[in-house]
Amino acid sequence: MANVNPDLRKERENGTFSVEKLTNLLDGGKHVTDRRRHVERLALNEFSKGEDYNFMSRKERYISALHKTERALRCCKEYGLTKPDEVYWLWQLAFPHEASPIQLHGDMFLPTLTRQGTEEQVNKYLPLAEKYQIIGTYAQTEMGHGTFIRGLETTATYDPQTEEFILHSPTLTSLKWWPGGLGKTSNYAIVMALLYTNGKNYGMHPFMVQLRSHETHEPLPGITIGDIGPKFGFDTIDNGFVQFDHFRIPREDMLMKYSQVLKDGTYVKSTKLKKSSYGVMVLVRSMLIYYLAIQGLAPACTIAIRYSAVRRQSEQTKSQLEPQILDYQTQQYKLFPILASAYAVLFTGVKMKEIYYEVDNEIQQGHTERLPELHALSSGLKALTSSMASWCIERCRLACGGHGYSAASGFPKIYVAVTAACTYEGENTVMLLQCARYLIKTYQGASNGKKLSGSVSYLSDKVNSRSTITSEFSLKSLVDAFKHRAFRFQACGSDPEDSWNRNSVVLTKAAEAHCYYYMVSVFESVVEAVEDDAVKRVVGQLCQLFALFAIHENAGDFVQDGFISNDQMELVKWKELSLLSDIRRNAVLLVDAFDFHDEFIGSILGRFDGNVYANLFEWAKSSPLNKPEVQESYIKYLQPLLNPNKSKL
Ligand SMILES: CCCCCCCCCC/C=C\C/C=C/C(=O)SCCNC(=O)CCNC(=O)[C@H](O)C(C)(C)COP(=O)(O)OP(=O)(O)OC[C@H]1O[C@@H](n2cnc3c(N)ncnc32)[C@H](O)[C@@H]1OP(=O)(O)O
Ligand SMILES: Cc1cc2nc3c(=O)[nH]c(=O)nc-3n(C[C@H](O)[C@H](O)[C@H](O)COP(=O)(O)OP(=O)(O)OC[C@H]3O[C@@H](n4cnc5c(N)ncnc54)[C@H](O)[C@@H]3O)c2cc1C
Repeated sequence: MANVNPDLRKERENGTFSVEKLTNLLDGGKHVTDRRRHVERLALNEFSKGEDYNFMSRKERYISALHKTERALRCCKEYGLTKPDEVYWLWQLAFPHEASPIQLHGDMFLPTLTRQGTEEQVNKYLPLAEKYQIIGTYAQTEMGHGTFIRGLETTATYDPQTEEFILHSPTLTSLKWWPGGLGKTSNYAIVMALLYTNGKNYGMHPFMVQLRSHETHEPLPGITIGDIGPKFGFDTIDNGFVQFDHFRIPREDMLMKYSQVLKDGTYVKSTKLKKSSYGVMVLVRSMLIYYLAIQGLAPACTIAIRYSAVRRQSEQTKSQLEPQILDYQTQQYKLFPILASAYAVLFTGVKMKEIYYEVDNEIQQGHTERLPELHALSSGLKALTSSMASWCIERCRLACGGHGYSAASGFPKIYVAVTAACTYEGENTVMLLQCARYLIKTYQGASNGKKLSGSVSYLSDKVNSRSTITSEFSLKSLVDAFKHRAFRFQACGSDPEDSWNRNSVVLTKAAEAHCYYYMVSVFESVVEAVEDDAVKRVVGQLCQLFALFAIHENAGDFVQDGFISNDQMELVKWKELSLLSDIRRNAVLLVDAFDFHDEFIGSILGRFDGNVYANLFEWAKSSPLNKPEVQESYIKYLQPLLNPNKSKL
């Protein structure tokens, strides 16, 4: 590539492995890389030019996103992109670190319809939804309740006289609040409401509800609807509110795959599937982990590491060139564990998607045995990885000094989009407690001799009482360390005598320990399967660093029961720091392997060519505040101060 910053060029000439081979590994094979690049070329043709998001108002961002939505849908149709991955590849270049106003239509509305609707209901609504004559959202959260689903207040009361459900918002706190696309975009929603029939409350059930006229898009009578206003981020999505005033829908519009209300109002539960109406949340949590890597951790460390290779600052040796800040050990300690985390979360996300589809297929066949474990694992990993991603993006920003604080860095947009995942789809603390609840039950089962499988099989294993960590730092010995910690937490966190709340801080730690063990195990198995020696070595170093950084940061957990001795902990710290200099040589190549387009990263600091300063200056000059040279506000507000005599003339 012409005119690449010389420092970056040198980094790329000095690596020890094939970037292309690692990209293929991250994609899941060369054929996937080739296909992805093909789709991305199509997307760049359509979306690479456009107004700078940073210089738009919120309303402009929403309108621009609607326009891009229409173009993206047209592109997918024109190019015959139907596979979820292909649609995603185009979508992420159309909406770099943004979301389309119709994001919930595909992410939650359609999956809920197809998984909770009867065949008739799917046949009626799916064709319309696939043609976008229906654009739907998923309306569960209310102003007064998001976490505690059983505390939601919206009611759906069956009227056998008219064979209708009456949807009603009985209180101010019962207004549906937050659903994405609800404010101005969606004309339908799947509404989660308390089902009342024959005077009895049967709890939360899903209802297909038309919100707006097909002809005019006006809200239907009995519906008050709108946008909830500016947020921390997600400017392009009109998260909205809706208030129902005795709004009637036909009986046939309760999604009745798992439970039915007959014409006479009789309630029928036709499934042993526990929490069947909670299913779509497991889907999104399971899918989210991969996206946190690809949309958050990986772009953030790409920006910070490329910038750290071109940024020269301060003086290490008299009369020498200012060093690349990537040569400071402190900068490496900030960034390389994050690089390792990006790989760890990506590999875990790929694994989580595989498990989800396996279990989902089993459930479709009526086998629900693995659902509790899937719910627990997806809840715990969603919490751990979204918290990790949030923390890491902020640390990457801080590592880039003043320019890291500029919108030109790309960090603000990435951060506000990713950090929302700590809250949506289940607030993280609550998700960790859900995971812990399952771990306690399975640990108690294991203590009574039950043989466990899957991600909790270790709870019925015998664990080493002393670490086998040596100066070799084998991946197996590191996995064993996390297995021991997780086991110990389950054992001590499960005292049935203690009250849940008094134990809940420890329980969240137990859930995190379980998820960390799972992530290190997945990382190790990926490394073991790598065939190319050079790639295996460098990815193995990242796995070691991911594990050692976590051991060092949580040293107390590992030395408290003597599992890791003080001498071994000294070895851990030594190896962690020596890995930093081992990884230094390949750092830029390891982020190049993510194969991001500059248009996706959206960062002047993280450009592939490393030409930061010239592009930063051009970007700043393009800011609307710089036109005209003297703003009208000068005359009104500054001149009276600066030139009081002149302003009186
Ligand atoms: C598809 C592509 C995705 C791409 C993703 C990228 C981008 C995404 C962009 C989207 C942006 C925003 C969308 C956001 C949407 C939302 O936020 S939707 C609303 C989400 N809300 C929640 O998650 C609420 C969290 N709260 C809960 O889930 C429940 O209240 C909670 C589980 C905490 C408790 O429920 P209760 O009914 O009170 O349960 P309880 O009585 O305590 O019993 C627990 C019992 O039930 C089992 N359980 C709980 N949940 C589930 C589940 N989902 N599936 C299966 N089983 C579940 C649990 O294991 C317990 O079982 P036990 O045997 O009794 O122990
Ligand atoms: C960007 C964004 C998009 C969203 N999109 C949608 C959507 O499309 N559809 C939808 O239905 N919802 C959506 N939501 C809402 C989201 O699902 C809820 O905000 C989320 O479930 C958290 O619930 P809450 O807001 O009631 O928080 P709360 O539960 O009130 O959390 C507040 C605090 O209370 C603590 N807490 C609550 N319960 C417990 C407990 N049992 N034990 C310990 N601590 C507890 C939490 O840990 C947290 O610290 C969205 C939210 C955001 C931010």
